[in-house]
Amino acid sequence: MTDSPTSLGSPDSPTRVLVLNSGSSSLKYQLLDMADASRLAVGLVERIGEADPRLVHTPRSGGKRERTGGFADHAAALAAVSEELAADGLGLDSPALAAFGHRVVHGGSRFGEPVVVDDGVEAEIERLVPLAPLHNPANLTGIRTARELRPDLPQVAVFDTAFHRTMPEYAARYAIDVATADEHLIRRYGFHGTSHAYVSRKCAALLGKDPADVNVIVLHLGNGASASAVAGGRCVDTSMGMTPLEGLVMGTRSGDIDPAVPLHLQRAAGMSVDETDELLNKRSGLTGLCGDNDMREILRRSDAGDQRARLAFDVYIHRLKKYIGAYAAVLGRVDAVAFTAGVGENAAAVREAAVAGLEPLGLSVDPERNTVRSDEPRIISQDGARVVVAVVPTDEELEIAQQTFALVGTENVRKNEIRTPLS
Ligand SMILES: Nc1ncnc2c1ncn2[C@@H]1O[C@H](COP(=O)(O)OP(=O)(O)O)[C@@H](O)[C@H]1O
Ligand SMILES: CC(=O)OP(=O)(O)O
Ligand SMILES: [Mg+2]
Repeated sequence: MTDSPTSLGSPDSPTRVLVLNSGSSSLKYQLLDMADASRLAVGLVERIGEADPRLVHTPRSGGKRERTGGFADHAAALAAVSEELAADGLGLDSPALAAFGHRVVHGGSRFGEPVVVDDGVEAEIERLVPLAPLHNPANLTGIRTARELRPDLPQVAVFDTAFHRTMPEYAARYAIDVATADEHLIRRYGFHGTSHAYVSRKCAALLGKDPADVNVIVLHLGNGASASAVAGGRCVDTSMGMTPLEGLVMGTRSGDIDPAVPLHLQRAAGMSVDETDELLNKRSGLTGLCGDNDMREILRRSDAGDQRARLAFDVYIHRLKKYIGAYAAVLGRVDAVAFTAGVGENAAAVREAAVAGLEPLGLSVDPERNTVRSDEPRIISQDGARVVVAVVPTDEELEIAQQTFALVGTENVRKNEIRTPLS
């Protein structure tokens, strides 16, 4: 995947892609023109189906608009998005629209590349719902709603799991009975793959090198968080597993714990399966440790001497360090460590603490460079450092749009060469 579309078709062929990232109660969207990879509009509908839903829409021309109420479900939310786009002259009925690109969190073992959704693909995404109960149902709703809205257009699914399919078997396997694992699809799939792919490639560019020649540790630290070890452009290990619960400490998710903990809670504390699930996904991580999931708030409280917030920060950093060390061992040679997503891009204190004491591994940050604020990829280690430490802003929507457009590029559609592995 390159950063510019490979085929633009003729000047009047459709070049726009609407990217939908549907969460359980939210819908993030971006309309991009792939002729020059520019963003025509971005927006977010949040608290869908709840008491006080809200849509925030920002067209390229500026002038943020807000709407509240009336979004009972994702279909209603997408209808409102369609109205907002139409008000900017960017309606979904436009012939300039080439495709929808959907973020789909779980693609299981089957999808190593983006695919055009047909009934078979839809059924497979549905089959994987038990492995991503918070994400796949919302992704499916987005796909179905968009299919109804524009049945003539290709709906492309871009999977979070796809980039991680190159993990060697010994990194993807859990050490449990093989027959049981295989029967129940239990293995490590990994998530945030579009971000890890985009950031590792951008990081290589920042170093002035070909991705094939670079070993990078990518730290995607958002509300959900994951680390990956990328060797020569291919993922060789990642911290999330069968579900997005494994690995780093997250906003509300525990990350790694002794697998006996949920068993103990069910046996000794009488918690149900659903209660345990809710504890580990929603009442754990930073929220579980100190009551806040927002790193800004944790840093503020911690600076003010709040011991619970300080402990939450320390647990978060300790886990992060362990993964940096583990992936240095997995990769052997590390050329760069790249911080990305909300926390990774904005929290200098997290970056500083995460590499503190790792000088023997060749890692350190320059205090001044680390505190520079910018939207551009940037190096924050000193010149000549053995390992480059960088901040590389992620752009999952752009990556999804590029993969979507590369797949349905007008010429491909015309020649009917769209890849659908199930058909
Ligand atoms: N200036 C900042 N300092 C520290 N953390 C920040 C800052 N800005 C955003 N964040 C963190 O980024 C998180 C959201 O990251 P993001 O990548 O947008 O997550 P997601 O896509 O999972 O919702 C917030 O929870 C917040 O803690
Ligand atoms: C897979 C995952 O954890 O996604 P998010 O960070 O968007 O919740
Ligand atoms: Mg995110």
